[in-house]
Amino acid sequence: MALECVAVLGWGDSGSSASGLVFNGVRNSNRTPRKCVCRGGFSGLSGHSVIKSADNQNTGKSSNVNDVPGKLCKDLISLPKPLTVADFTVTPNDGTKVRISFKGLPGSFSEDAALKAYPKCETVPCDEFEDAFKAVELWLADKAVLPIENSSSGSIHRNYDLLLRHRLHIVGEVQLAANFCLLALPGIKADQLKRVLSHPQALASSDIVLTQLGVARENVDDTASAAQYVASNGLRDAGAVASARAAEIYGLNILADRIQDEPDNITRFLVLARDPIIPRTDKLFKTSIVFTLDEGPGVLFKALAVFALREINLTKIESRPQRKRPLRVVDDSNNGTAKDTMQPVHLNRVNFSNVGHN
Ligand SMILES: O=C(O)C(=O)C[C@]1(C(=O)O)C=C[C@@H](O)C=C1
Repeated sequence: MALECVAVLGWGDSGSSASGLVFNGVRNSNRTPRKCVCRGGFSGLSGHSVIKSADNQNTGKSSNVNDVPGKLCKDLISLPKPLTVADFTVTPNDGTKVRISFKGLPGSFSEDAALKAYPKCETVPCDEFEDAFKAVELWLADKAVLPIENSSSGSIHRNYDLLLRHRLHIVGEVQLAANFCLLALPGIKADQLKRVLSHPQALASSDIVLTQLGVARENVDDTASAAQYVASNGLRDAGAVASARAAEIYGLNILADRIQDEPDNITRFLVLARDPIIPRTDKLFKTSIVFTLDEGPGVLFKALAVFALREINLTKIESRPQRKRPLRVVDDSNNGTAKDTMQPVHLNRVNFSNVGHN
């Protein structure tokens, strides 16, 4: 049986920190995001005293919900706050819903991806990617849904590295076509905007429209944080690039829809769980492998030959640096040969994690 594969490779020493991953591919033709209602919130944590306020952590700027008109202010306060590492001492709730951790605020595309994978889930907003991993490891969430690759900006390396450091298994993936909208406070027109806030990927993908508007761009942690920041600060000169759902949640108007340069701006998200799934034999499965290689000519070629000789299609190769190893030093003769300052390294670990697909 042919398998699609994604390979993520790295080299390094033996020990617990593997330096690379190999993923086999899963095909998912359904690229249209479901229209979802925000179900954000993790009841076991709401109101917990150590939860960081969503108002100022994602932008690094202070914000004041008191600046916002009554109803909106009340709505913002009632929204679930993202998890921080400090929250992980809280007992998880015992609800029957699947709890899915994601990075960002309610209304982010990551939450859309979680709801696309599990339409009835309870989403668990987290401050950082690592918090989303920890939420699953500490049983505060059942699964995490995290972006790994975008069709225009490429790999999300932070999550590759976190996959290597954490013990979660890849149990699925979801592909989401993000529809970027330009949002602003009600009554504000596009030509009044002087700056636009969003996740860097969303800003880069909306380059044509933002250039036409001649606005300054400001990076924030996720698209929903941008919408929340504009709304909670009552900013009349600032817009946000975010989803239509974020507009609804934070009380903003949609000035322009589908402002992405490429009509198909696809982000691939991984679904991570504490336990692996048992691959079925009647369907194609995507498999991810992590391994390191010995130093030497052709080692990568030989490793990849293992797949080629079995007609296994690699869909992605990713190489990550080995933090504990210095870079190889080119010798003084400057003839392009490398002085190997490292001890030979040995194949460290080969991981197969099977990814089911729908
Ligand atoms: O900012 C968000 O809404 C996210 O979910 C994050 C993210 C990303 O990490 O790339 C996900 C998909 C969108 O294309 C843009 C941003």
